[in-house]
Amino acid sequence: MDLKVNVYVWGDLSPEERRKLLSRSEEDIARVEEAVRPVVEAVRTEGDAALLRFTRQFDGVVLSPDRLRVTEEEFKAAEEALPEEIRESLDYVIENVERFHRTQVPEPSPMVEVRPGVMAGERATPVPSCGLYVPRGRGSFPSMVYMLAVPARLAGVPRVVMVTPPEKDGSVNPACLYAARRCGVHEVYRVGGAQAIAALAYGTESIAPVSMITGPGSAYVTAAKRLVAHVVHTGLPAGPSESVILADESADPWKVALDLLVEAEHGADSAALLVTPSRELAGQVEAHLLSCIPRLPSPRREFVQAVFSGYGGIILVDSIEEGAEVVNEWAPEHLQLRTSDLFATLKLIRNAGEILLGEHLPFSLANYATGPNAVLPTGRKAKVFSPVSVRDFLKFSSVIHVSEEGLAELGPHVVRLAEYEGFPAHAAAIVHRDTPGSYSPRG
Ligand SMILES: NC(=O)c1ccc[n+]([C@@H]2O[C@H](COP(=O)([O-])OP(=O)(O)OC[C@H]3O[C@@H](n4cnc5c(N)ncnc54)[C@H](O)[C@@H]3O)[C@@H](O)[C@H]2O)c1
Ligand SMILES: N[C@H](CO)Cc1c[nH]c[nH+]1
Ligand SMILES: [Zn+2]
Repeated sequence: MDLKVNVYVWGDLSPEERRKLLSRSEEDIARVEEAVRPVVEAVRTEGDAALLRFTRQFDGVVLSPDRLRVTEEEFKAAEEALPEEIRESLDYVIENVERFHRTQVPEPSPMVEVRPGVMAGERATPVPSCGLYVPRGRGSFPSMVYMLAVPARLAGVPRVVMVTPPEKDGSVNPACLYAARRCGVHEVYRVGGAQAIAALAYGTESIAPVSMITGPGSAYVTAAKRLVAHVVHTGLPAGPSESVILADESADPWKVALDLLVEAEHGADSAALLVTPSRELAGQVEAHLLSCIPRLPSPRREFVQAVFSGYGGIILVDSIEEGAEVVNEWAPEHLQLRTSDLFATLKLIRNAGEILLGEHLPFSLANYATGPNAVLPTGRKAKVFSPVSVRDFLKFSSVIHVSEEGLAELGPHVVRLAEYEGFPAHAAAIVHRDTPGSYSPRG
């Protein structure tokens, strides 16, 4: 594979070249959709038998139905096996994530008087159940366990289920089990990929279906979530990781290069871009990248190499303002600003999952430890979706009380509008309210 860093001049790109740059791994996801459709369908119709068959096929692990769910003994063994320092660091970062997410728990909404006698408010209640997808393929992700479980628990979801692919020996990653238990998740199944998403959506003999699924994953997982979205709420699209750094000549090229490598190492389908008006910075960052990439161990080296000659690279723009417009169109999952006036640049940004300010904040810090959620929308969906939060696990019911006075106040307007819309029964429910037996709706 070529060791190269793509360099584009935004102003010189054709509409087709821009479209390709903007779409990044979307095309991979669309392609695998057809491959995972039969997997989803088989789990829907055959249940556990298909789930076990695909776990053998894609994860190379042979399981029996009674081995799907993680047992109490396994939780205990995982905790004992996990090095003390890892437990300590997990406890520390989980507390940060709890501190931040606690601020998202909504206060009870007060009833407001909309008109005399008409009181209205909102009541938040948790979703009945949720399935958390924790990836395990090109890395293990205990960090994703707490990023998903902390907000689910703070929202008060009664049934929280976690699914994650098994290790080659059939066990579940011990740090994931430790984090799950630490965050109050006890129902864990060792299944992953499209088959796990289908099991959560349709249910199998061993796994009861859930009302919503959330969590990041590979193209297979993202495609499967699309296929079951008519059955179960699938939350934000959190596919292959992607990052952009918007920088001017004040940025330190070494730190920019280090930070570009962060999200690029997730996989060949990731994207990492520097957007800058500075030719000098671009050249220096390119040189640092070319010297660092060969020094990464395999398979990260191959992933990063594929990213910088694939969906990633450097985009040269005329100004920070033009760069901000490119960022807003690209709508990155992770964005870093590295300009001389961070807060002025911040004002230009509208679409990004997270916006990291300044040179002391590599993407990795926010991936694990700053408090805000690291499960973020990808594939340009930061235009319309937000990071995972407590709000994802809640829904709001309107609560309304109307007195006799309120009915008299609103009634005439509603009768007029209902008759205008052609709904006589709607109008009659008001007009004939106090005259039992009389019913002569006007058509
Ligand atoms: N957007 C976010 O917030 C966010 C957060 C963390 C991670 N991520 C991304 O999540 C992804 C995690 O991917 P991963 O691969 O490590 O784990 P994964 O669990 O998503 O995928 C691995 C599973 O895919 C299935 N699979 C593998 N090959 C298959 C095939 N040929 N056909 C059908 N199914 C197959 C297997 O069942 C396997 O268990 C990465 O792309 C990472 O960048 C995103
Ligand atoms: N970068 C990922 C979100 O795109 C989060 C993560 C966890 N561990 C490493 N990275
Ligand atoms: Zn990451």
